[in-house]
Amino acid sequence: MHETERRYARDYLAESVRATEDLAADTAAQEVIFRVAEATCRSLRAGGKLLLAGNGGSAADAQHIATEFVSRLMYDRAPLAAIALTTDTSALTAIGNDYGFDQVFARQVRAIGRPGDVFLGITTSGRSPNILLAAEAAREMGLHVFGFTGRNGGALAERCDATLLAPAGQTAVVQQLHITAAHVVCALVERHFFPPSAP
Ligand SMILES: O=C(CO)[C@@H](O)[C@H](O)[C@H](O)[C@H](O)COP(=O)(O)O
Ligand SMILES: [Zn+2]
Repeated sequence: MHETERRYARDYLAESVRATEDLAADTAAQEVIFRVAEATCRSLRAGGKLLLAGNGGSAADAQHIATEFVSRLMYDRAPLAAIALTTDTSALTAIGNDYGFDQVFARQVRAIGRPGDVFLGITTSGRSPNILLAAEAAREMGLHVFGFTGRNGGALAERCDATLLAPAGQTAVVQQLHITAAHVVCALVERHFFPPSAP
């Protein structure tokens, strides 16, 4: 590997560490993590669920997190209700084809969202139209609406009850902070319902 590439890799890793440290020191971001976790706990206790959506890498994050609720994160326990709106290719292609790509998440929210559920939209730019419309649909339907975005929140922030503004510039690093924050949310909910036994 050439020295320029080695330097790129070192700089990228250093930037990732800096961004994660900034998140760890960001009390506003942590408040959003707590609010998402508390809203999700309330919703699950009442028989509701967590809905997640995102595009590209954030679609993968939505699926990753939904799976950890349904399967497990830190330890064995009963399943928790969460669903990523990014996984049903028939729904995505039919809605995209018949109503437009902007509607792919909003229509699913309208179909399966119920008042008291939680919607988490993940968009690094805060501007993806399909996430903005899904947040609007979720709000209209009485869901709790949260966003994970980059530094400035984009247009999503004004559509959400609270928005985590990841303290990073590059899209890829923003995504790394989102998955870190989402792991914390999932761990808090898991610990709430299934407190780890004392040693
Ligand atoms: O994973 C990456 C970049 O790291 C890409 O796939 C990225 O997610 C896509 O370009 C998305 O379409 C970006 O959308 P958004 O985060 O601005 O809503
Ligand atoms: Zn990526």
